[in-house]
Amino acid sequence: MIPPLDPAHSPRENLLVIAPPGCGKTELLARRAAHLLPVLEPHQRILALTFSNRAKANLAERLLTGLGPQRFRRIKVTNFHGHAAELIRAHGPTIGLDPHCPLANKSTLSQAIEPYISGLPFAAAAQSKRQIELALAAAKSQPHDDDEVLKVLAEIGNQAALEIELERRQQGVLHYDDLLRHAQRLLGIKKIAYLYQQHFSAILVDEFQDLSPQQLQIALASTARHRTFVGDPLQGIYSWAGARPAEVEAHLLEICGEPHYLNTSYRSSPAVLAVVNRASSLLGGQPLQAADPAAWPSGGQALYATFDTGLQEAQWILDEATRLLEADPSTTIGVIIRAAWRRRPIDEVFANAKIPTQRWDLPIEDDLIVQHLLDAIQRLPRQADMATITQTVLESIDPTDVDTREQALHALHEFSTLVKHDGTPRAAAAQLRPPATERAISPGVHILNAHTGKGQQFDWVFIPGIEGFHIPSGQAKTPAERQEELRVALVMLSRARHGLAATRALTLIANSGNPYSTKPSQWWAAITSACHPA
Ligand SMILES: Nc1ncnc2c1ncn2[C@@H]1O[C@H](COP(=O)(O)OP(=O)(O)OP(=O)(O)O)[C@@H](O)[C@H]1O
Repeated sequence: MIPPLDPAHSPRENLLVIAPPGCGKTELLARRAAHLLPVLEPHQRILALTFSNRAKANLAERLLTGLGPQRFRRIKVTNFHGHAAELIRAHGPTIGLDPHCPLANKSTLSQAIEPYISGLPFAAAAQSKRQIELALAAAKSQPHDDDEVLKVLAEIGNQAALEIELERRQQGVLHYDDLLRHAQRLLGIKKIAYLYQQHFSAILVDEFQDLSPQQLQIALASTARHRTFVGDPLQGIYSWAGARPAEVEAHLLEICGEPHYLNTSYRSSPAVLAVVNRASSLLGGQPLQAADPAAWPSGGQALYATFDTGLQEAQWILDEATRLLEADPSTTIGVIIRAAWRRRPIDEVFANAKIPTQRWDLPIEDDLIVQHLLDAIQRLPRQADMATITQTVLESIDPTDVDTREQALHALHEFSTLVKHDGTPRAAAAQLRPPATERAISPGVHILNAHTGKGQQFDWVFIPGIEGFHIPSGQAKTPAERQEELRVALVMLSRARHGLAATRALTLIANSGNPYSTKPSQWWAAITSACHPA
């Protein structure tokens, strides 16, 4: 029998691959790169674009493993905002931008909005913030210059957004959304686009379903040939951030023609896939088969459990994680929680855990950032103060890598608190969890949310809080928003390799300190119907 052609070796110049979770999309990008490199001129490189730093690290690790260090050097792995920032640094003056103007990070806009919402009740503040963000995002989602942005904002009629934009201009800084807008403007200039297209003669884009039309335009303009897009519309969870999966897919179909579909999971055990298939069937997805079902001891595990309180649920997760790590210290365990407010019992119980635990929301626990920090402390004299350490850390980070710089600033802030407590930077540094050097996911427990878990995988996944108001989020009001919440649940469930545990608590503690009863998630029955009781 002739084996089916690996889409990575497809002779097509533009390739679209659609596949459910764990079917090897990211892995395919590494094989595609290996296939394309010999076709390119020796001076040409491949641009690999992702969304977040985590996704960037994940893809870079796969590419490095698949290609080896020498070939990997010919791939530029970056995220959209990093790519945009680099364009501005290199070509900003062409459109009147100071290439050295301060580049914003995600929180710059939040800080600018703060005075407009402070003092408002929580719900009104959240709504008002969202409206300001939406107005600015709408005005900046096109390659408008600054005057055109103001015109659009005036039409939208959000006074706060207008004032924030005027203030931004006066300060001469760029907000996060400005990076993409200006990158799009710069790539609209034929000479600049040509330079990029000569340098990057192939592009790899992971998770195309999360692209905004603007990001798609940036990707397309950066490379004229050999474009590979992989993704899964059932895992689209960024429409709140501007992703337009249907529009982007339609455009990609025009460029790439008929997509390749993958449908065998290389990630998950049959037991995990049974749960993933239940969730995906609610979204109209096709069932997945495990590539090698016999390779999983007992076929994997899928468990569910209900607890009286959130603390009991968290304690059970800690006990199970401890047991798993005692049995095999190389086990990776993800505890994935949909919303930050629901994480409280987990944080409380894991604060004193004796097993390796990493919280993904804390930059001070991020391996890359900790490495920058430790390197700086190592290099500097013992008596170096925080200002010098901060400067050294920031100097060690690519100035266009806005996401890493933002994380570093947060981490340095946390680190300065540790220094106050421990006396000296060296004493504080000794308290930090040593960074893992080789694997993007180190053994032990990782506490994260659904969106940061995108594209990642763990031997075991625990999903606490499968309750109404949490999964789906209480903020999801429209049918489309609730549908996106189901896709979020699918992403969470499908991070598991061998085992999955779905849990809920019957009571939780409100901010006031009083207990209240919860209801099961509307998807609890479907999820647990494919699980065994723990
Ligand atoms: N052809 C293959 N043979 C063996 N293992 C594979 C193959 N393709 C992928 N894998 C492995 O399967 C796992 C899942 O692959 P990958 O992360 O690429 O899937 P994905 O489609 O990107 O998943 P998701 O959409 O959930 O992020 C990884 O451990 C990867 O190494």
